[in-house]
Amino acid sequence: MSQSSAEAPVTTATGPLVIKLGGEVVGGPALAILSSDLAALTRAGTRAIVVHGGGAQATRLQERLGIPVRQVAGQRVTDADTLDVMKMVVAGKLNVDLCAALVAAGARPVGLHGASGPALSAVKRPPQVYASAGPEPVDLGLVGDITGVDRGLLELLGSGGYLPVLACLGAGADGQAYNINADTVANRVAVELGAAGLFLVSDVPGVLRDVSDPASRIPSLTVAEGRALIASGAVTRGMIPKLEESFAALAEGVRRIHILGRLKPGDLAREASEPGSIGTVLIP
Ligand SMILES: Nc1ncnc2c1ncn2[C@@H]1O[C@H](COP(=O)(O)OP(=O)(O)O)[C@@H](O)[C@H]1O
Ligand SMILES: CC(=O)N[C@@H](CCC(=O)OP(=O)(O)O)C(=O)O
Repeated sequence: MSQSSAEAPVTTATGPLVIKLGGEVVGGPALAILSSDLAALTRAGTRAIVVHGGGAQATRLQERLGIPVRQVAGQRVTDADTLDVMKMVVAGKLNVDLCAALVAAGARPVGLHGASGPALSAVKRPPQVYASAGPEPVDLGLVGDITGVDRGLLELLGSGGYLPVLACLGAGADGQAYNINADTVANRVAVELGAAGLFLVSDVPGVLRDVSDPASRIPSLTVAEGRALIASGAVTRGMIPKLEESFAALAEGVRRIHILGRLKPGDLAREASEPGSIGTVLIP
């Protein structure tokens, strides 16, 4: 039987693909499409690891429960009640919904959070100064910094034909769980596993010259060009930390990073084989 292009392996001897799905993607209409694409990639022998967030859904549940939402430099200030929301929404509902969609598409997902293994070891982030939040150090509460990734666990699952699906919570040696930005998790996992590629799937088609115009996607972006877009104000909000963390991961050896979204069937494989054809590929 011949293989369609969506079924051709896109990695060989190198590390896996790391695919990060934002919360709006996991909870949105494109989930079935993405799940089919991911299942096709893994069936064809491409090793992959899925990392996901759920920020938008967590914010909505906090609002319903009357828990104040506060963000500093794109990071959620996380008290004990907020952390419970993250556990319920990200490691709970969204991880299960994502794994179920992947099962329906024919993949073999294994849902994980940072305390599985532990896949993601973390420590509490100490108070620090954030440029956008004044001169005083800010304590983000139960937000973690990653101190380790259980590469062996992720590779073991991959070698058995399973698809690890990792929710963005970390585990402290003291038994405390921590909230970690999902882009940070995906970049760290990509660095630690020597990923062949990192795909950050969001609710925009890529990095846009004009955020109000989806047709203004930039197919390829150097680090210098990205920094200029941030400085000019063309790139704002969540795209700033996404780019900055990705530039750091490129410097640490991740071979290719793609920012993409609003995907149609086959787009993931197309972007993997023709970088910049669907999203924005970042160039060191
Ligand atoms: N120039 C830009 N191009 C694309 N997106 C941008 C740009 N500037 C700001 N953004 C914003 O960045 C958002 C994506 O970042 P984020 O919300 O953190 O995504 P995710 O939750 O998927 O990680 C977009 O929804 C968009 O509003
Ligand atoms: C510390 C911190 O801010 N963590 C993020 C984790 C979720 C996330 O990153 O979700 P998306 O990928 O959908 O944005 C948050 O609480 O929103």
